[in-house]
Amino acid sequence: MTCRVAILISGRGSNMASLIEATQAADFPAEIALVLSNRPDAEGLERAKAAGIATLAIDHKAFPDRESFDRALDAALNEHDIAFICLAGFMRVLSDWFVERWAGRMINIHPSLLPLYRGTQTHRRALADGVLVHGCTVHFVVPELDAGPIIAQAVVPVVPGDTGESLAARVIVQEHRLYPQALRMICDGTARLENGRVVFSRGWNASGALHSPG
Ligand SMILES: Nc1nc2c(c(=O)[nH]1)N[C@@H](CN(C=O)c1ccc(C(=O)N[C@@H](CCC(=O)O)C(=O)O)cc1)CN2
Ligand SMILES: NCC(=O)N[C@@H]1O[C@H](COP(=O)([O-])[O-])[C@@H](O)[C@H]1O
Repeated sequence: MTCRVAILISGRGSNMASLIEATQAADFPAEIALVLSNRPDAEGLERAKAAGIATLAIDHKAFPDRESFDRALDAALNEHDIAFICLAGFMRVLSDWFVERWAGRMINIHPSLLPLYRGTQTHRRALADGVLVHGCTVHFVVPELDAGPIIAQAVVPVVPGDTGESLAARVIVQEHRLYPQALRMICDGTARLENGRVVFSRGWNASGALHSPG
């Protein structure tokens, strides 16, 4: 059964593009049915239109508060019969009401090795701390920001002379590989949420490492 997915963006949309490309594969257990942005000028909307995907912009600035924006978001997702949400550079903190409504059916990619560097400016903060490895994480979304159960992670080295830009460029390559892998594992049941933790079947995890459970 193919899962109807919406991708929520706020800007460039390169992770959105990697998800759209991956779901073109005949055996991919999900289809991208909608790309939705809280910013009408988001570059990613044009990329989605060019890929033949339905798009929608709902400007958060047009709403008096966070929850009324989230209710409009929810209504639009239901109108498009969406079953699953991928946040991809979606820069709005979602209300508890919305997150609980989509619990276990909404994931996000974050540019750090969570739980390190929750929030924003992750690459600059990692460099400031002098860490030698960094990376990205795909996780289920819970009300507490960037605190949801982890589905997949990818690691990159921090090399001498790295800037926020050079580190971001190294991490985004891994994001584009990891997010489609994580979505496939959730939609084909290889990875599932159980009692607030992600459990894997068939002994694999999305970081490509074979781990022998137990
Ligand atoms: N309830 C949750 N909402 C969201 C989560 C989450 O885990 N729980 N993940 C984020 C994504 N994200 C980090 O990955 C993130 C997005 C936005 C912000 C933020 O501070 N946003 C500001 C506005 C910034 C702007 O509009 O440019 C805000 O919403 O006031 C931090 C982290 C998605 N939502
Ligand atoms: N806090 C969320 C966050 O920082 N997400 C990050 O925003 C970028 C969006 O790029 P994209 O629009 O090209 O996919 C990505 O690096 C993603 O990890």
